[in-house]
Amino acid sequence: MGRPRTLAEKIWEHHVVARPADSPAGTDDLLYIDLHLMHEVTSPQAFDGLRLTGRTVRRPDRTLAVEDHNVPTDTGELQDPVGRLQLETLRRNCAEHGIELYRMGHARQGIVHVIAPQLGLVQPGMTAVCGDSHTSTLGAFGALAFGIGTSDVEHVLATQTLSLPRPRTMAAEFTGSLPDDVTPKDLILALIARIGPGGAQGHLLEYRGAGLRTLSMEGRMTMCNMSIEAGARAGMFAPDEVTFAYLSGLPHAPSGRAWQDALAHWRSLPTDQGAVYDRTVTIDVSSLSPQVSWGTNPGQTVSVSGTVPSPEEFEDAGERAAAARALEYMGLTPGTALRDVAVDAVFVGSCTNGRLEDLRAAADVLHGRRLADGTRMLVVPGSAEVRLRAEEEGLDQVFKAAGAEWRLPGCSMCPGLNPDRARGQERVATTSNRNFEGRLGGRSRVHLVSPAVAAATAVAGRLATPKDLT
Ligand SMILES: CC(C)[C@H](C(=O)O)[C@@H](O)C(=O)O
Ligand code: SF4
Repeated sequence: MGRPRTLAEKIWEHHVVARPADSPAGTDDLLYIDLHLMHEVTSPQAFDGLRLTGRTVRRPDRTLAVEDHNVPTDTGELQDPVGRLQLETLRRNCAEHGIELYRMGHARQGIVHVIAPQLGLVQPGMTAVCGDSHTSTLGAFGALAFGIGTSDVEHVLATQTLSLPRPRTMAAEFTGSLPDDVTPKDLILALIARIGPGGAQGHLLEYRGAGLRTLSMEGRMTMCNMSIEAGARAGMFAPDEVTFAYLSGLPHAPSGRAWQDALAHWRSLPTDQGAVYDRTVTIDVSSLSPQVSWGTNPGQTVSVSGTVPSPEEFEDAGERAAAARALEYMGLTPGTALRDVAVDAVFVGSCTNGRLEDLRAAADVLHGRRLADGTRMLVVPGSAEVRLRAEEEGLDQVFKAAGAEWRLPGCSMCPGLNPDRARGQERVATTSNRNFEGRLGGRSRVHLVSPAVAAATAVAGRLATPKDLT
């Protein structure tokens, strides 16, 4: 028996191809990458780089591309010439290099971080990368998954490896028992509110503890998704029976004898007893309640039942200044009850909360109710498969009956890169993950919430939890 190791350390060490003696800080390892995912926004220059140096794609069979950020979610044509060019370029590059591409309209199309898990492509113990920061979502499977820049995309395309500094590890230990109205989105928002948007900087963050025992794979993905919003390099959950049950029978999951072999390996991955993390933060979930961001970073978050804070409440001068600026941008006054804040638009979707479980949570609240007058709502499934399953369950009917728009899969009203944008200074309650100035276009004001809070807010016309609805 060697020294006790964390989940992250085990995966890392399994993938070291070389320890280059000449790395800048002497701390880089060359890692083998099991899975490389791509989308239209961050791949064009990487292919250009390959072309310039006369190289080809090393493992097209371990590479998969999908159209997600720029796609229109209504049946209209994409008018934006930059967005269109990126899609056309991805199509050309994939055809040239023999890479599978799921185009809009394909049964497997959807947001990259939503489709990869559904296909069983991401498995415990793997390394997975994509030129997209929310690749951290895939850590829910006990994989080491992170976003990379465009030059790294080129490196992975050419070599199927990546040179990375050995990271530090961090544990977020959730204790206590989860109140029934607290969702995974509330958990991750509460964690970021506690440690700050840079609180896990440079670390591989493992979510653990009895407080997370009831989480499904979808819930774990929601939490891992926002690891990057806490500054972490990646987020992860140890694989367990919930993981194995989810993977079993998926198109790319192993089967037969290979499944048994895989299980034996996967069961060896969880962090050993006595393993030491570089940092640990503990959070008691028993006292948590539904959360909402009031500012322009995800750490500026409070309980929906709370009030807008005053900058004076922050000890740190930097945080004080950031709060003052955020309040001005958000058009909020300290002391206002969040429940009194009226919203113009609601978005349910994105790689944070665009999975079936999220749509069910929103539909549960909307069932038999109508949107408040003057509030618009977009419900956008994270993938074509989610859309199909939601329709089989009749969720689309619930959304439409309530007055919401039911759309085609894509990133939609999350990045401001397609026609689904906020209008002017619209105040939007969204289930996505980023709330910085202008994220949804214009001077829109964004409040990050769970699907249940988003739906309740659409009905109330102001920030609300399902329990606030009569
Ligand atoms: C376009 C892409 C590079 C970006 C990311 O990396 O996260 C996007 O997905 C986002 O959420 O802002
Ligand atoms: S849904 Fe939003 S956060 Fe997720 S990949 Fe698309 S743009 Fe990025």
